[in-house]
Amino acid sequence: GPGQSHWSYEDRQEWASRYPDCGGTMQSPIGIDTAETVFSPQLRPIQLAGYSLPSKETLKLKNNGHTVVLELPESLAITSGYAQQYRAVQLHLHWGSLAGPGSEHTVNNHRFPAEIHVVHYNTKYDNIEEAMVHPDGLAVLGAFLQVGPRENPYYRQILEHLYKIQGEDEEVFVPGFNIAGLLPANLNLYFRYNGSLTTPPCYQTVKWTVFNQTVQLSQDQMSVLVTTLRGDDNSPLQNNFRELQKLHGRHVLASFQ
Ligand SMILES: NS(=O)(=O)c1c(F)c(F)c(SCCc2ccc(C(=O)O)cc2)c(F)c1NC1CCCCCCC1
Ligand SMILES: [Zn+2]
Repeated sequence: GPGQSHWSYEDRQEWASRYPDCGGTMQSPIGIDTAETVFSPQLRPIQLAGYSLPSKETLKLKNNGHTVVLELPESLAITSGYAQQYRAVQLHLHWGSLAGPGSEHTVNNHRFPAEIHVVHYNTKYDNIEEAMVHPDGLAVLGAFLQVGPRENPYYRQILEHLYKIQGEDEEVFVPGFNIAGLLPANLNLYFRYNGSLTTPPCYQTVKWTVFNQTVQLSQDQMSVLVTTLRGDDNSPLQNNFRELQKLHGRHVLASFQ
């Protein structure tokens, strides 16, 4: 990853002093107020290609002390919904604890239990390190996780390995599966806005897609997500979400009315 990150969610008020972009005017996450979103018919349905990976392919699943990251092959691509083509780099999650929710974005002041981010880079750049310093460099697909009546077989492919990587910097290889199963079935309904990475260096180079439809996990699965991992000095890795950032005049677009 991009060098060691000697920051934590506890010292987030200090981020801007060491990473100037963290104090910028196009920061993420934001609170989405559906009364203020602008319907934009030119926002086409998101289409994904190559997201269904054979089980013989193995993917690295890592506890990096801030979240759990599943590294993704560049063969996964967003083929519609953005002006340019973007290819996958990694996906990771943000969550709360047994005491409360931990999504990064909110909708009408509602915070969801958790949120998935699938990070992609613009293929006009050679790699993510180059892409992430350009305004059109990154596309992150975000979706909210909620508790429902049934176990989610796609999240099971990640959650069943978490006990093996409880400690910071521990990693394990997991078999490929259909990564699209981690996202909502309906990829037509989404919010779009220009924002940033929600972690230092907070580069303001992310074209965010936040899906309107949520993904459902069982209560047991959500409990595994919020209780298994450990971060710095073995403390529970929980509430790994950044506080809401001001819009500074930005408009949130919606692909639906
Ligand atoms: N919501 S987000 O997309 O901004 C985001 C977070 F909020 C994140 F919290 C994270 S994890 C923190 C950054 C980090 C730390 C260590 C390592 C490592 O040891 O490999 C890697 C990364 C995290 F990895 C990401 N996404 C990364 C941002 C880091 C720089 C670009 C790499 C892919 C996207
Ligand atoms: Zn994230």
